[in-house]
Amino acid sequence: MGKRLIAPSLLAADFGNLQHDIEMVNASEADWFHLDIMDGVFVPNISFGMPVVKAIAKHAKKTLDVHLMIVDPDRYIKEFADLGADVLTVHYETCNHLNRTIQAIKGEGMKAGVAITPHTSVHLLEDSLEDIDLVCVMSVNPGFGGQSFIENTYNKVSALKELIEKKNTNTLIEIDGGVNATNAKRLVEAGANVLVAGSFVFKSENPTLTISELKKEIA
Ligand SMILES: O=C(CO)[C@@H](O)[C@H](O)COP(=O)(O)O
Repeated sequence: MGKRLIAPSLLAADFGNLQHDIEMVNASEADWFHLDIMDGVFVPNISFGMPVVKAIAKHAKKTLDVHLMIVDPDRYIKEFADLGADVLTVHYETCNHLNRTIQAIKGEGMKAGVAITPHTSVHLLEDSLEDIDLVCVMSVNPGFGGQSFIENTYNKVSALKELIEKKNTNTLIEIDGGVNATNAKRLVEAGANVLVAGSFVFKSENPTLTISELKKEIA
């Protein structure tokens, strides 16, 4: 069995009381922090930028998994490394020269992630898989938290898992969007390693308990 991790997405946290939510994740069974950077161009929403990432990094005691939903991400690779990102994920759809971008991320000492939107085929990543540390399979159209999980994601995860096995790489599969206790188990059974959960965690009555429940589902 491969790694099975939970990464709460701070997009759904209380930004008026962010430190409280960061401390909650620190003390919980969660494995990573997931940070969504949206530019209002690649996706129809703007989330938060460098000053907020810096503030989060100051308090977060777990892996910082930064997901760039921005055009021309190469411009900011060094800046995110300096801010403390451990995993930096760019979108396949925003990179003219994906291999160069992956090398630049690794050159800054981070793990390189590549995200694909629901429409993008996992097979488009086949020739770069050995260089990719993590593939983020978006299970909603990127831009907003709280959307419904797209069922075709299970097929994409199985197909990606097959490719990873064929290529014999250590690439992790991350699922992002609409993750909850109903789909978590089936996702890891299909081959997912990292489950990002925003609304399901932060909008619940007891986020710490919800994280524990998700961990149990994927154990
Ligand atoms: O990147 C995104 C949305 O574009 C996600 O990371 C969301 O933050 C996940 O939120 P939920 O769907 O779990 O509410």
